[in-house]
Amino acid sequence: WQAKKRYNVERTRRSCQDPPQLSNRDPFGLLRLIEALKAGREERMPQYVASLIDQPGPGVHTVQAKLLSDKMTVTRDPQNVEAIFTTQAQDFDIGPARLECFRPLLGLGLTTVTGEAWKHSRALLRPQFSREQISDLDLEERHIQDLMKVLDVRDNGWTEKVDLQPLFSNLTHDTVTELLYGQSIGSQKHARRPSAPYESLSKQSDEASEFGHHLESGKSWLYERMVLGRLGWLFSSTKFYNHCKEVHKYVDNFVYARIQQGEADKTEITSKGKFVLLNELAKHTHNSVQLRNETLHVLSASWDTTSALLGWLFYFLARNPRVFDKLRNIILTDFISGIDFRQLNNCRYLQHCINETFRVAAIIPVIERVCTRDTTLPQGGGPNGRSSIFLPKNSRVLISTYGMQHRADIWGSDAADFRPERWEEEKNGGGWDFVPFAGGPRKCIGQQFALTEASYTVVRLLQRFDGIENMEPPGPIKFHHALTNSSGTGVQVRLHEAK
Ligand code: HEM
Repeated sequence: WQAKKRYNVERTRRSCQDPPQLSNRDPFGLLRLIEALKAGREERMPQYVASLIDQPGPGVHTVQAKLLSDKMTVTRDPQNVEAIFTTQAQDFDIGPARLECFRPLLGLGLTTVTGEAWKHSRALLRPQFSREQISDLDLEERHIQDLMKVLDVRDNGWTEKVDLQPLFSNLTHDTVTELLYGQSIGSQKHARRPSAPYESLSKQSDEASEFGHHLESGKSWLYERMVLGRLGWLFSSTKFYNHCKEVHKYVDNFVYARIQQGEADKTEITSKGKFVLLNELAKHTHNSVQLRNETLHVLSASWDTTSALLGWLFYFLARNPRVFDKLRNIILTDFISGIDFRQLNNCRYLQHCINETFRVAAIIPVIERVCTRDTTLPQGGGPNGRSSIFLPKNSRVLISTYGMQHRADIWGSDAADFRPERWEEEKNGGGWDFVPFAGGPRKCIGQQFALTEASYTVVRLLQRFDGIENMEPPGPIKFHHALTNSSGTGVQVRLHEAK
């Protein structure tokens, strides 16, 4: 009662009004929680979150719902997003629940800590992602070669039906482990060829792919724990702890080997000229748990994001032959004399295709923040949604990036369609309606690495193949969500090699 009274007083003092409140069928919002978990398992989680905002009716872009002991604000309003990431960034952070939910797998590190500990982690890692470090196209090319070998072509010029999603996962796992530990896990070379999505990691037998399986399964647990918020740490099992143990064991091999090399051969390691994140971090600390955690946080953040982007891009290209042909023609002209970092960034149509993939598929479909103190959001309150909203300390806010990127009033009546040309046109949003890498202090540090890897892969594949055919039977789009969003039906295509 005291809390309610204080809430009302503060709301009035700050001239705020409440946004539409979603009614619950039970007092604790338990059924809504079950609904949310079910939507995730049925591979329609991004649409489910957006549909919550649709419930009160047209023109509403922010709502509140009760979820267990928390009141959750869900928004797809760019003005609120701007406030969260920039103008009021000090009022919003990841909140303590994330650490408790992620701790068994990831421990303390960049993506789980806040305050001074986060600043320290970020200062340690951020410089390692400078342009020079991440524009190593030789690294990309080595692993693209492994991908190319897998894509055998028959006499008629076509590959067999192939699911590109696990192949892209292998590609990105191999590059990022080499970047982090100086040694690739070689999943592309060792993978058995699956035809169904998600088989590759779970069916491979060697140690490296076992590691992939444990990390992937561990991350799925993290997602479901996060849905439960503050109570997420209760959602556990020996299976989950076993995944965590196996992941740590694998990463520790690299870490202990590096520590044993010690100071003595530091010069030798750095003079090889190859950038390895673990070596760079080992210059600052020899604490094995810190080295494990910091590298594991980067590994976890990059594990399935770039591969999901690549998967979705080819998913859409296979369904849009016009875009495929146009993109290929541009690539053949722009990259006639080689590929460099600057050219990749400057190829506008390629970047538009990537942006459109981010927009339609929303690789990270929701971003959660928690209020670090009593604060407000500029929009969504009152009958016309124009008043500011009061949010007490510890309130949870969910940005529905998927919902925002599908708003017809911002993106046009064809917002659901994949049409890269829209990026050449004027639109309404004003910048904060499109945040694939988040924004503000906790913005993704791997953005440039991800975009370079994705762009390079698209260029190399379209140089080799001049045709793509969708091999998936018609059906609804499915979002396989484990913090990151990839196609739930894989990317089942066949490719035609250019003569
Ligand atoms: C398409 C690819 C990617 C997308 C869409 C993406 C998106 C994001 C988003 C939305 C966040 C903010 C999450 C939050 O605060 O809740 C984030 C954070 C982060 N990303 Fe990425 N990411 C991608 C690739 C990568 C790669 C390749 C790396 C590393 C090699 C990476 C490393 C990180 C790290 C370490 C953070 C945490 C930053 C912090 O908390 O200060 N990401 N990413």
